[in-house]
Amino acid sequence: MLLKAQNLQKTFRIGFWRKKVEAVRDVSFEVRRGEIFGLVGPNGAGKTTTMKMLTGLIRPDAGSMSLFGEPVDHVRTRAKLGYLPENPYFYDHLTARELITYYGSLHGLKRSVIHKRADELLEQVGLAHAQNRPLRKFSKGMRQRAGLAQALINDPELVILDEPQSGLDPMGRKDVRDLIFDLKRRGKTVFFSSHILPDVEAVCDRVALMHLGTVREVGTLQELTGGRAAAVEVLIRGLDLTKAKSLSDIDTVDARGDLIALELGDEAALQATIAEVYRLGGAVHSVTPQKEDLEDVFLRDTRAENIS
Ligand SMILES: Nc1ncnc2c1ncn2[C@@H]1O[C@H](COP(=O)(O)OP(=O)(O)OP(=O)(O)O)[C@@H](O)[C@H]1O
Repeated sequence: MLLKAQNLQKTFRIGFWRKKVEAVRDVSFEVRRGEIFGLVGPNGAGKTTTMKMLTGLIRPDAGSMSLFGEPVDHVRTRAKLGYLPENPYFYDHLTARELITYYGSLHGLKRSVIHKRADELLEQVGLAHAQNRPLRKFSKGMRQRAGLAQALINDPELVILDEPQSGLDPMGRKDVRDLIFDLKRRGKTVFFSSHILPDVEAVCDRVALMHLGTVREVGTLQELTGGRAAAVEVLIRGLDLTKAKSLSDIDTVDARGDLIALELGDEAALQATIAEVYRLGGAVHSVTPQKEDLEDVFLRDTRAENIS
């Protein structure tokens, strides 16, 4: 296992009264070599705190963790790790190229290697044209790209990216997606966080859903979204709304232009409903299974707390 987190806990104390904030209450998951793993949850779920512990920036109050089978603060693990913090702070007067070069030298890379990697990375993140501009003149999206290049300068085996798509427009988000896929193709392991569920669905092999400092579920998208009775949408024509509402086993009925949309809780009653539609003089236009997505899983998992 490339990365392992077991029962991590972290509490902060804030303000004059030292009020307790339980940022991470009990977090366990593992990231396997070569996969794209997403840590998903709303703002404040504890994602950044978890990543900071895993990169050795802060210490957990309890729990254990390892990278490459070694303690996270081991110098050997650092060399194989690339990290993009959530709000990277860079010296504003440096240019993008100087920033990347600086991080390359921190890793002890040779000048010629840094030079070659900087060329490749600036091209890859779409900053080649702006490489000699100071970072203070960069937009949020450009800074994020510079941060990505910085995280990759040592050609790391494991890349930890905290909200890599934040601040990017749809095109920028797609670029980051492509970059993550490219890293995987080159045998790298990518562990990233996001609160944008579709971005995660688009790239992850496995995800951990996080809420209020705990991991609720871990698995492949198929494992998290499949295996449950899926709803079915049936579009019909030739019946009026009153007749459609009289059909048995229907959850909801809506007019949809010339058609009427029926939602069935699962497939069990589908045959009977279709037969009933025809018996009443209507016809079926289409039948579409409603696949559960990550958002549905997340809302289902957290609904109880959101209401209370
Ligand atoms: N250094 C700190 N001191 C005090 N409280 C903190 C600190 N860091 C995080 N917290 C609190 O811990 C909780 C979890 O924060 P964290 O940043 O880990 O969440 P997140 O899931 O990354 O969300 P976001 O995307 O908004 O950063 C929040 O309530 C946050 O206010």
